[in-house]
Amino acid sequence: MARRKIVAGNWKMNQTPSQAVKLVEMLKPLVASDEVDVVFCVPAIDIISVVEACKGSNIKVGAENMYFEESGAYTGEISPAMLTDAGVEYVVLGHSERREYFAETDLTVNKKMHKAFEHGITPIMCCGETLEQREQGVTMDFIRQQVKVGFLGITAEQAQKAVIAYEPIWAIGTGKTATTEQAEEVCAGIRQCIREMYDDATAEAIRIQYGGSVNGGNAAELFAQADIDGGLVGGASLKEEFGKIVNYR
Ligand SMILES: O=C[C@H](O)COP(=O)(O)O
Repeated sequence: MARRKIVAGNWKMNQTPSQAVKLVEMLKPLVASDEVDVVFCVPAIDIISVVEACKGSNIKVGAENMYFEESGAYTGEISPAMLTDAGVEYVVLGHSERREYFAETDLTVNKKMHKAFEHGITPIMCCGETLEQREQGVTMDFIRQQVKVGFLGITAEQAQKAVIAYEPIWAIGTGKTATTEQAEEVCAGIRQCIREMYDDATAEAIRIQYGGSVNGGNAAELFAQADIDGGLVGGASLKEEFGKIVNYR
């Protein structure tokens, strides 16, 4: 069975709640699609107003992070139950910016993966190498490690519902997209890693996105690759261009 494409916008730390509603209203008609799953991953403070603004549309709402405890004395954190109660269906986990600036590790990402599944939230687990790692030729070793630890203890049934986003760090926000061949090579390698960890059915079901300077001009070629099931889009998800990316065909 062909995998359904999934295109997610990661707004990062952009858009106040009132700006967020205006952006949703602008994008709503442009991202309408029967063929592609569309997700807006938005800052926590925007979630409630974005869920409301997306009602009646094809857009699903995601968070950009969450904590792995149920509740308690964790000042500043957001729990999985808070997200589901607010209408969130997806969560970005282990984005390289969270790993770099907020000390996320493969192990914390793994704990969050478990919590997401417990609460019925679909994780979009990010992985990707630095430029230095690419130049040293250790890209695939590094990413296999991120995937292996991220999915520790996750069942095949859960893994089949997960999304992995391959984002080479050197391509994020730089305008420097990985070539189609580079992106497909790593996404195929991730699928092979999942095949070795689980089985063929899981490898065929899991969706793998590419992220890193995806735009209206390169989306069609990237998403046409056998192992690229859509994109995780930063900068271009805040513009009209996102409609072109969703409707890339
Ligand atoms: O999560 C999205 C990525 O970090 C890509 O960001 P970008 O599209 O601005 O390069």
